[in-house]
Amino acid sequence: GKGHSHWNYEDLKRWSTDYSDCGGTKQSPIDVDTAQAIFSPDLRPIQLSGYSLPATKQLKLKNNGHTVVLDLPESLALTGGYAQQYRAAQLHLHWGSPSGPGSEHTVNGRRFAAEIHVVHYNTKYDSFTEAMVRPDGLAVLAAFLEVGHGENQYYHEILEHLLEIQEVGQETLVPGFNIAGLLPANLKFYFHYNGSLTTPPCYQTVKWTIFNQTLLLSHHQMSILVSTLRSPDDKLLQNNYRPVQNLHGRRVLASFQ
Ligand SMILES: NS(=O)(=O)c1c(F)c(F)c(SCCc2ccc(C(=O)O)cc2)c(F)c1NC1CCCCCCC1
Ligand SMILES: [Zn+2]
Repeated sequence: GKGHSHWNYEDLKRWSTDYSDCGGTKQSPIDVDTAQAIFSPDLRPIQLSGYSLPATKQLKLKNNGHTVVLDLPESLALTGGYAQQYRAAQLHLHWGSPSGPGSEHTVNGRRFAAEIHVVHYNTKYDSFTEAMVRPDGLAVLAAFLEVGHGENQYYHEILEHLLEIQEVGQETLVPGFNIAGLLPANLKFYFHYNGSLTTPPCYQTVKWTIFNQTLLLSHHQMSILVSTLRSPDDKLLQNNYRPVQNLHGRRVLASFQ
């Protein structure tokens, strides 16, 4: 959107001068110290509804200069796992470069190759823009991507279009597919904490869910992800992750032991 786009990942100190929430005490991402996570048996399995889209449904895929964003129809809903209902807005990715990983969250200090974020907003608010500024307004599902042996057919649906949107601002249409395939099969085991958008304006309005099971992409797929899109300074768009932020006493919950 307007105004969001003049920041970059090089000069992070500027974020909190330009956007006050970026200097807050409930910022994301964080390092998940699994030994400190609190087992909470009341954390129910996450349930997705309406995530399987027909190929006739065209979805907009855009290079916004900071990541690749797939706009999602509001028909995708998050039901289990959260006390209220959330609807999907968009999904995007964070990645590194050929020389290093680029997930935003880390687990016991380990950074994964990449990370997907599926952004939802609370349906009790009339719009995403209104929900974005409310403490219970946003829910983001996060999962880590690693390099494995086989080709991932679901990520192929997005990665095969990156060449069409190499330049900042370019967008293309992607036929619908089962968006749930971009997330782990096991939605029971996850970490949960209250945090923020990891980009300006850094609003502290996100209930984060980080799945324990990771996704596997082929080596070739990961190299497409980290070496295709260009950034506003026309260099390759790489390492689009924010450093981990201080917990400031926040507790991370775990749905499993
Ligand atoms: N991890 S995250 O969820 O905080 C996140 C990032 F880390 C992100 F880096 C991004 S992309 C940067 C923000 C942005 C810039 C331009 C445009 C546009 O031209 O359409 C749109 C957005 C990005 F879009 C998001 N998610 C957005 C947060 C930005 C404002 C609200 C839009 C939905 C969620
Ligand atoms: Zn993100």
